[in-house]
Amino acid sequence: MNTNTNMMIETKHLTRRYGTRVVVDDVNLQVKKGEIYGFLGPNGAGKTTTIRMLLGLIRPSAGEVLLFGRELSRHRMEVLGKIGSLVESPSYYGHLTGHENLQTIQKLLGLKKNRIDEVLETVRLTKDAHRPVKGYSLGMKQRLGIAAALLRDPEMVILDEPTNGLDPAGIHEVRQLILDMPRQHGITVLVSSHLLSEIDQVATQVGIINGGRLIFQDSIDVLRRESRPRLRVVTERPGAAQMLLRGQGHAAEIEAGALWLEGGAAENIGAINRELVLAGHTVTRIEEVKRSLEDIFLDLTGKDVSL
Ligand SMILES: Nc1ncnc2c1ncn2[C@@H]1O[C@H](COP(=O)(O)OP(=O)(O)OP(=O)(O)O)[C@@H](O)[C@H]1O
Repeated sequence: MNTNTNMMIETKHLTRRYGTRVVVDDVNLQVKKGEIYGFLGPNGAGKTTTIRMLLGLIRPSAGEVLLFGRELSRHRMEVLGKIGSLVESPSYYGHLTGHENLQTIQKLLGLKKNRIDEVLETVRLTKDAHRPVKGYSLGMKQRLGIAAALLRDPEMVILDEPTNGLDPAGIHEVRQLILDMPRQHGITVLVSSHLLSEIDQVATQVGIINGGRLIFQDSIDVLRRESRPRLRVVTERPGAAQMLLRGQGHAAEIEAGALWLEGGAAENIGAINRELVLAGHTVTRIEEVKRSLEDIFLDLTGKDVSL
């Protein structure tokens, strides 16, 4: 048995096929305690299928899932009891209040401790707790779903696209809740999204899945480092300028007639300009070109990068 209790989720060669189609392909996820793990991928990439396997809702075709260091297939009740989840839009009894809906779930799960008021407070629904759910906005319903996930006082929550379909205010509320989970409640979070901007704002760790394959898994900082601005230099003789700058240790590439310098070069704009001018080059333009996380995401998903 794996005794690394710091690892909340670990999958080993997790694979799911539908017929001959491989929808989740040899995925090795690693989610450590205290992280907000952003599980990112375009629609149809395999996020929900992976999450359903993590929660024991569907079986892997191959590979395995370890939760809290234990195999899900052997310790199902024990490990799933420590996880709260929100997968797909939750359904409620519309004529019952938020409070009553949570009471129903509490009974259904056989939870002894009454944490309803506490979780309603956490998701900021105390004020609306005694209104029928049919009058709730989509954002409120989603927050009620998160309250339901928190009812069993979980060590970890798994949220599948929790901001889907919400308006900006709803998105903000859910984002705040996610950020508070490790900080205030010691809960580890795995949250999926198809939007890089969503993950960028909450995650400490990122896994990117595309076409069923995990193409990136590292800290958000590593992903951001990839996004350091590049320098675009336009000169009349880019080939000669490239040779000069390469001679000085710059990784200079020519693309679409301009010279491109990587990463840290942007800090040396003045020096680079001076070197070029002193060597007789006419520099008509130097600009910093920021790469958004979207650019990097496209780079990663466009190419078949395997990590
Ligand atoms: N029960 C099923 N039978 C056949 N194919 C399926 C089944 N469930 C999912 N798929 C296919 O598996 C692929 C991955 O689906 P999945 O729902 O995991 O993606 P996703 O990343 O969660 O995307 P989305 O955000 O659109 O739900 C899709 O192409 C989907 O059509």
